[in-house]
Amino acid sequence: MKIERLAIPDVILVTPPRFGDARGFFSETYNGPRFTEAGITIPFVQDNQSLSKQKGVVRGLHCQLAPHAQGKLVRCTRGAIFDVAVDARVGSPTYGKWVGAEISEENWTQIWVPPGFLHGFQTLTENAEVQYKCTDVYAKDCERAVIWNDPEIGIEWPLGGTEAVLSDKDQVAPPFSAAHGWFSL
Ligand SMILES: Cc1cn([C@H]2C[C@H](O)[C@@H](COP(=O)(O)OP(=O)(O)O[C@H]3O[C@@H](C)C(=O)[C@@H](O)[C@H]3O)O2)c(=O)[nH]c1=O
Repeated sequence: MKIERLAIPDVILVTPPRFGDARGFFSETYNGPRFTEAGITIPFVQDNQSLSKQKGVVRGLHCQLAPHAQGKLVRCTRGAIFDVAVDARVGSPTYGKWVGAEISEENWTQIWVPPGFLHGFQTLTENAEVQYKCTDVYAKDCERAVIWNDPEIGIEWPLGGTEAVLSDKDQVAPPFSAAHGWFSL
């Protein structure tokens, strides 16, 4: 299993092997002890799946506050996405910084987004299917969003930072300045 830490080292890329044969492939997409060894130690309690039909859909930037803060282990099982984590932990040396990675059906990479980070992604293909494990359950009252293209964060979205297919909620999300104090280290 390949493990890489990104420029914000709490954000981890994990690529489990795929064993191919004439039938197709087999892959352990999650293995508790192995992922714990890789640094992903919080137990998961919810699995999610989304389908974005169009290329250029952006979902995010999202998080949940305590007592339902979520870490997310994200993978793309159809198509490709550019996945992003933004450090929102006041007191962190990388507060307000972002990291991103392309994850796809093809590269089979998963990204670990710890609690205290905003999470979002841009679809790079049509029919992008994303599956992710969460360390806490959905709690509507704890949900928060930040606008995807806030220049203060400056995410370099591969398809550009001006146009995106967004949910109504994400279109009116506040700037990153609203997130000050949501999390601390
Ligand atoms: C996130 C979530 C949504 N829902 C419902 C609420 C709503 O009716 C519908 C669609 O929700 P949303 O528009 O928030 O879905 P979406 O924009 O895909 O939200 C997701 O975005 C990515 C980037 C994340 O990181 C996730 O944690 C989550 O916030 O699904 C649940 O029932 N459970 C959940 O865990």
